[in-house]
Amino acid sequence: MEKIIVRGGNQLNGTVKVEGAKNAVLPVIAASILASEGKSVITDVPTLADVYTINEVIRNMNADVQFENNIVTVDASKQLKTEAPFEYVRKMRASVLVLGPLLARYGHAKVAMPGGCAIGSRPIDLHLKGFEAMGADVHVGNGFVEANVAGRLKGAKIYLDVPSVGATENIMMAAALADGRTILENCAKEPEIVDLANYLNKMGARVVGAGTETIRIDGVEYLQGTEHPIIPDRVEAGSFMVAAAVTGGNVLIENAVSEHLRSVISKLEEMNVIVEVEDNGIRVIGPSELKATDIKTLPHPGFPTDMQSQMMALMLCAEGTSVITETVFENRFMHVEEFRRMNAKMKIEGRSVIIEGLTDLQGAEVAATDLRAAAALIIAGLKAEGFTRVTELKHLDRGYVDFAGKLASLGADIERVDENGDPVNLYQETNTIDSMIAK
Ligand SMILES: CC(=O)N[C@H]1[C@@H](OP(=O)(O)OP(=O)(O)OC[C@H]2O[C@@H](n3ccc(=O)[nH]c3=O)[C@H](O)[C@@H]2O)O[C@H](CO)[C@@H](O)[C@@H]1O
Ligand SMILES: C=C(OP(=O)(O)O)C(=O)O
Repeated sequence: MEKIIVRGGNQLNGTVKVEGAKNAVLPVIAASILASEGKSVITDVPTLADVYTINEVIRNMNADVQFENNIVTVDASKQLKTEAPFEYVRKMRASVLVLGPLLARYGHAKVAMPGGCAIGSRPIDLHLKGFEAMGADVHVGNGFVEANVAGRLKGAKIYLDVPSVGATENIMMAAALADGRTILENCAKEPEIVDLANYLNKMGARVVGAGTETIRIDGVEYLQGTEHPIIPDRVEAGSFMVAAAVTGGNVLIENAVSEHLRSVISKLEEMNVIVEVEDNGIRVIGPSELKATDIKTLPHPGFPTDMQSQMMALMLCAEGTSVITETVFENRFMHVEEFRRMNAKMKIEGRSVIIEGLTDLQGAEVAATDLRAAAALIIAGLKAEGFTRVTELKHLDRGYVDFAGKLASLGADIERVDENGDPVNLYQETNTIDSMIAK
């Protein structure tokens, strides 16, 4: 079993570059199958396990997909198969994002139902209600969701009960090829939604209002391939910001976009961290004493749930008591138990965790419970006394490119090893990266 071993105590200094965003590239690759003509050339694509998975999903449907030098090229002009089996959805829930494009283009889609996962039950009822409102007949059974429509989907007025990121994306993609106008209300406003809308518009779609709570989509008859760069990953950026802060270091996070990180920056500043926006990124300077604060996770532009566990690591090192309230996912505190193995003093009360600050963190063997927990435990390890060994790295590889290598380049004492203790560098051998999706 591979592990990341980190010895705490080193300060981080220098420059680190953020990759393209996982949560932007997955819907964009799913949307590429809407193009019945031409090739899509998607640039700034991170070499993540999830990217290999979504590529496999659409390759399995007959799309021609290449991935080299951070560029994904998709030719989906052939007749595609309209099914995505459980083997992919099991690895990555975002595989359900092919439902909308397939249904809109072919009038049929059959995708395995995603189960619950380590952070919550994560239903897709809002995606399905949206398709039904557009005239689809949706049937869930035998572990699959199957949707059919005779002819084209019809534009509709759809109100989302909660501003779901995935439902907004799936419905927006379906509506792009529907007959008539769709008005989507109470939608998610995340930067990744805006990136997807920009991509769709370059393909020939007519999407207006992405980034606000109402999106209007006027359906068109066909879409074509286009070129599109992926926006920088705000969660990877935020993770390095926290890592710099926890060690009292001084790090320039290149490519980080401050407008995407307003809530994170504001909380770091409340904790006494110095944050400077520079031309090419964000500089973070950790203080000698961090101050406690409280956080409530919310849909964008509120504090992102995907930064919750990393902030928990920072709060453990702050003077005073902090409280985190998780309102987006009902079960995103699995990492608390792992932090406790590192001597953290925390109490879970309903949807909140009370964190006693200035813990003497101790190195321990801990298991990543989800992808952000993996980063958070490594960040805590940067501060802990002695060695922290983090296992279950399959989660980390879904969302971070060479996290250990990038931290090492900033001065962390960290390495990734295999079961024999030999160093592993996933990013030097293409074969090894390919094998990530087999895990
Ligand atoms: C690939 C991707 O972009 N993943 C992100 C996306 O996940 P994802 O798109 O799955 O998250 P959603 O925004 O859909 O989920 C938010 C909340 O809505 C609920 N819900 C969602 C859909 C639905 O049909 N019914 C329903 O009740 C969920 O259970 C959850 O409690 O947004 C999350 C919230 O910012 C992030 O943590 C994930 O990193
Ligand atoms: C929860 C996350 O991703 P996903 O929705 O792909 O599981 C995440 O990126 O933290």
